[in-house]
Amino acid sequence: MASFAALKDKRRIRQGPSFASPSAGSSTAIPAHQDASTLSEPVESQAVGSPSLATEETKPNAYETGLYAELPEYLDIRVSNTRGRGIYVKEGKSVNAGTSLIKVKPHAYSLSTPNLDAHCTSCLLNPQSSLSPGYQITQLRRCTACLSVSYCSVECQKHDWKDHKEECRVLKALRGPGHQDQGMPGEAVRALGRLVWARKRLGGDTAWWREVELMQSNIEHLDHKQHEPLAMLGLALCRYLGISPQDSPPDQTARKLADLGFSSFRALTNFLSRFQTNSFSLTTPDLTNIGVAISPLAALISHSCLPNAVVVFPTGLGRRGALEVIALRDLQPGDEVLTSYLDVALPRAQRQKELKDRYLFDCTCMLCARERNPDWVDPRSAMRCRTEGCTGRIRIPESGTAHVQCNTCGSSFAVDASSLQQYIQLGIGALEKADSLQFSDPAKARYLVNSVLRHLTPLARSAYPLLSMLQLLQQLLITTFSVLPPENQERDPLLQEAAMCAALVLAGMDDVYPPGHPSKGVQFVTMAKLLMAEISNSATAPSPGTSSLPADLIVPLPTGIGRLRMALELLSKASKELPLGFGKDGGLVGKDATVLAVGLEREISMWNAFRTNKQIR
Ligand SMILES: C[S@@+](CC[C@H](N)C(=O)[O-])C[C@H]1O[C@@H](n2cnc3c(N)ncnc32)[C@H](O)[C@@H]1O
Repeated sequence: MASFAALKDKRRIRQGPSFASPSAGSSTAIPAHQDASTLSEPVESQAVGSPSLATEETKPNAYETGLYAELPEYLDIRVSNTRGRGIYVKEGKSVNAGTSLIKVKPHAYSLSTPNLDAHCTSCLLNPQSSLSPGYQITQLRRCTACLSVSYCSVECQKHDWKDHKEECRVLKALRGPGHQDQGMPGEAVRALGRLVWARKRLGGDTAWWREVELMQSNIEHLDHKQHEPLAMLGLALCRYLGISPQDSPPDQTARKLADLGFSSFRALTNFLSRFQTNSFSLTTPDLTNIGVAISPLAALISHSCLPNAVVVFPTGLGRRGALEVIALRDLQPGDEVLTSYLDVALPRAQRQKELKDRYLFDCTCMLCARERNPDWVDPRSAMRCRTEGCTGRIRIPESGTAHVQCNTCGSSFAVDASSLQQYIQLGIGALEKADSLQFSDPAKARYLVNSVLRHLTPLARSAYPLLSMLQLLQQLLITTFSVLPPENQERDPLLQEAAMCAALVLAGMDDVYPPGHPSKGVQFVTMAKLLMAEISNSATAPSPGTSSLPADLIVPLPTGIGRLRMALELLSKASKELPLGFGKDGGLVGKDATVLAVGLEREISMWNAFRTNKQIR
């Protein structure tokens, strides 16, 4: 039945990379009383280089002629007083949900170090990526020169060679004698290296490089503390590029910098600040965060915690695909295209802090503004009603022992808010630690999550950090059971727990992710695969006593044919959602879901036929 290899190494997409920008892992909330499709950001925009929108409309790619060639004719670049440049739907044009608004090859991208062995450096697929014909890869082979990057085929290696050539020389040297202690530079340094070498190859006087130069730099606004990581990154990049200012005379350093297109260290730092402000999380077709990418065109898009578009890589990169910006809902004339730069499953305070620290702005989006409405209960920081069967959510009191009332069923009960707030903080700490341990020590990561989870059960499934912990736990359980042989007795309970986590995650996601968000489609498929996995004995949900999940989180799941029917239902939901979040066909995950559904339908009809035959006899 379903293979779990593809799920095994999946990394939770709670956060972007160290230098991340608009990310597919981001999401938004649909408050119960308001449909996201009716929401749009206020637009106080003005045409670039033009006093009136009318003039702008007649000028495609208004900024400078010849730039942003991939911007479709129905979109415009405009400037707003508060957000700088952004991308808008032209007057007189509209766009349907699921439209691929932008399809562009990133200027550069790089896998994070733990993923170098697991994914093809060119197309991003891993040997278990997908069942889709044309996208099946059987193995990865390392580049025989540098032994650092891997490819799925000669075609992918050839495709990447122009970008890998210089990198290959440097990575090979780093592996040589005397360099053992230096280690592999991080993905940001390697992506920057690719960008710098490509500039050298293509020339500084090209539209390609001009787009890089025009990316927004926030360097002028950084304080002393914020300069530090940039200085560290600058040093690491210089080392990687073979510039060692401390060991060379200044004129030699200046010559080397100039040779790479930088007139001074300040110019280099500015370049790094642009990268910091504009880079994206690189994700696989199923949204696993695996590195960093840079696309000056896609980076023009402003942020909203209530996005109307997402950045995805539906079929990988290289020869197989491109970065795509997909409209999550119908867009009207004049609408600004907005993605989220972070995971909007985070509560407002965390989102505001992250955006301020990394992008230096105070978010005034409608979701952030709604927090001030005393009647609104944010599903990210809510408790669930204790009344059996009630789905009401209740705002968590700040402190003390408080009496709260459910707005849905009217029942009231006492809450030890101080303890709950303490457990939430404990949970956030445990989540961060478990996140960092998920690959190196998954058993410890699981222990950490489990030790706090039982204290967080009063929270709504959508609340932070409960939802994130359940997502991480699901992944850790998949990682653990998928390496066990079928006869291992621990396998079935772990599989069951993973399926229950998947159900809880789906329930929580519904409150914080808008319809069509690709994360939900991917989660539908994940849960379907978990239900389809072979269970050696006719397992039911483990009883509270045998599960490491707290009793409140035990979800009854069907067995036998009921289980398969549930899986089919999830795949059918996925096939409706995925084309919205990944565009046409739903990307590779959509194709995977179709293949799985066909197999499952066949299996269910065989089962039905077998049962009918038995009855006839
Ligand atoms: C990736 S860039 C977006 C493109 C940029 N506006 C430009 O002109 O090139 C990110 C920067 O845009 C600005 N920005 C994006 N979204 C914003 C928002 N919702 N409110 C205020 N500023 C925003 C911030 O200055 C942020 O550092």
